[in-house]
Amino acid sequence: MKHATALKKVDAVAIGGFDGMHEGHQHLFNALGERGAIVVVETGYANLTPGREREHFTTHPIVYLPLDEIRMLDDRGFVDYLRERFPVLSRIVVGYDFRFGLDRKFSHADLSKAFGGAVQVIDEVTVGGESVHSHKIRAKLIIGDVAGANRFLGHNYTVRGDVVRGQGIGKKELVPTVNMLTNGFLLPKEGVYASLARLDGEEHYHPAVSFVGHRVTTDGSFAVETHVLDGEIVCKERIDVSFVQRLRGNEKFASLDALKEQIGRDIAAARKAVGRLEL
Ligand SMILES: Cc1cc2nc3c(=O)[nH]c(=O)nc-3n(C[C@H](O)[C@H](O)[C@H](O)COP(=O)(O)O)c2cc1C
Ligand SMILES: Nc1ncnc2c1ncn2[C@@H]1O[C@H](COP(=O)(O)OP(=O)(O)OP(=O)(O)O)[C@@H](O)[C@H]1O
Repeated sequence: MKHATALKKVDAVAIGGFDGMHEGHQHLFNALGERGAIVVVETGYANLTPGREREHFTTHPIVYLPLDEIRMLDDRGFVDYLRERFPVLSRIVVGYDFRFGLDRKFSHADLSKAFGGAVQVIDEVTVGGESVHSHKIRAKLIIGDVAGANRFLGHNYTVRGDVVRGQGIGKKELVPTVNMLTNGFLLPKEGVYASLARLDGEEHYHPAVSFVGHRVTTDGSFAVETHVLDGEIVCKERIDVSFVQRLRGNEKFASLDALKEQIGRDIAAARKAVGRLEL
């Protein structure tokens, strides 16, 4: 949120790290109301929705507070800090396990006492009987379980980045791919995924297949590459890739021909998985 004047009208805030903007987080946002804002405590560790990426998953304004500014505050100090920034604040929304202050000493009960106004505590949100949390989503991505991560997120896990040049082999000998740099995002485990790709800020997503990993068959370097399934495309600057389903692991092939045959099978599998999906 850019304008101090807009902050003056905020009457409710949801507070947390909010990396991922997952199903649990969305329950907090749903309780905010029209003049509600999201307060992100920035630890510097967010890698599901790093920095302003969170803004893609809410219509509420977001205010970022560096952890260092608030980590030493006690319950009263924290409430004063909030009141200073949000002069008409009447409601604070937090989750069942919210903690704050040095060594995470204070709970929502302490916040409630110190604030005096309404502190709305959202019950634990679960998916398939499991509590939803950012660290669990990271754990799923690390083992390649993008479908599980997506169920917790409530949306497809999406990384965004700048287009970079590849080796130039793909177009000539395999299939054309868009290579990208994914600064700040956690990448799912090395392998091949059915995906959806948005090119240069287009409105719609294309069905696609993406490779994440070291190109052990060619130059060994690390790459995130996407082949779009629905015909020839142009993508010059930016690409958004949403991971939908893991197809297989990274493999070393004896020849480019063998890799090309496998890529043909990957394309068929991806077509089945995302041929008719929307983000
Ligand atoms: C669907 C797909 C699957 C791929 N699978 C592998 C793989 O299993 N092992 C590997 O070394 N490279 C794999 N690659 C990466 C290719 O090696 C890469 O596209 C090739 O080196 C060309 O790179 P370039 O686009 O930089 O020219 C895959 C690429 C695609 C599009
Ligand atoms: N599953 C959930 N159900 C209800 N509230 C939740 C849930 N997950 C997080 N929250 C609440 O959302 C806010 C942001 O929490 P936080 O950023 O710590 O999310 P998290 O997913 O628990 O992250 P981490 O896994 O890193 O602990 C907090 O107020 C927290 O209590």
